[in-house]
Amino acid sequence: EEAAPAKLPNVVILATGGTIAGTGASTTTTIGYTAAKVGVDKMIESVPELKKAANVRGEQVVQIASESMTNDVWLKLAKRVNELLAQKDVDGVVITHGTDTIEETAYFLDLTVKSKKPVVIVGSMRPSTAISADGPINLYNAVLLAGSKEAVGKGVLVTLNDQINAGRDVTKTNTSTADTFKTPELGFLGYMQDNKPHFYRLPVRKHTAETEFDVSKLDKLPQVDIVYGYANMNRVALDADVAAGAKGIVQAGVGDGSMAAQMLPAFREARQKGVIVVRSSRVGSGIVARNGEVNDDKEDFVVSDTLNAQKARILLMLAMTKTNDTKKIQQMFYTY
Ligand SMILES: NC(=O)CC[C@H](N)C(=O)O
Repeated sequence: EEAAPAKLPNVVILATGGTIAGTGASTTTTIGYTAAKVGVDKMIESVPELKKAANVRGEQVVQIASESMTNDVWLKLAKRVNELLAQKDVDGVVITHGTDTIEETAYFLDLTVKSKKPVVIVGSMRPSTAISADGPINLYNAVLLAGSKEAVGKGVLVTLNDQINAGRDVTKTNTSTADTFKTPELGFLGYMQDNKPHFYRLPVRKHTAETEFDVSKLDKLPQVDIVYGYANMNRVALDADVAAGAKGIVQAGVGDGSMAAQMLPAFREARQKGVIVVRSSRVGSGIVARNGEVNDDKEDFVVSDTLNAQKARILLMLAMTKTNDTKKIQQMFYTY
């Protein structure tokens, strides 16, 4: 007599679009294809191996290329993930997503999901119709990971290219290659290999069930924009954002978030109007230290610590749903 098969976990796949759901004109089309074409049921059907990894079912949340991701979709997604994970018969959630803003959605959910159950975000760099498409293996790995005991309590995870990255720290580093997702310097958490996750390190910042953020009753987020730093920088973009009602501004500054002499008065004016100013860096790794090249105590600015500008924007939006106190906001940047 055959042994009874092990009980499979229940994993829900929330589809949002992207290249993983993309189709091209031919098997060699890897540029100039259409993202967000294939619906979630068809995507699941096209990877029959998923049935060996979990009991899967899909929901189409939106069908977009992720450069068009919005705060509204994030709120909808976070609420749906929380509803699903509160159910006894759901063990984990996979989100299929375009790669351009995976790192942002991953951090947003890392701060707003209220569960220890696994949440795994996955995408692909080649469309579903391409030779050696990476979507099917990435999706298979994501479902295995979301159904695994090992992923419980580790925060929102991102898997592509057989690697597992932490939602807080992962970033897209190459415009087109399949190994684009990296956690610069700090390193990824582990591998997907031989049908299971292998973890070697853990994120230490607070996430998911441990955070103070609750989006369940929110239907919008405060306007926070990013101003990019460069030589010969001028204040036009900053002033336009403030005039357009930005409540917070993140500077993706040069170096360690230093501020051009001609920009300091402009940021100071923004702060005097109540805008929260966060200094981040365009460099891609490292700490933006408080009272380094700018006297943040005197200017009443906040520093992003190691968050890149797009992730600092997310934390600032969520922080401002709780407080406008820059000391408390700064503490959040050292906590999450
Ligand atoms: N590889 C991708 O997923 C990129 C496709 C598209 N720009 C998106 O982010 O959705």
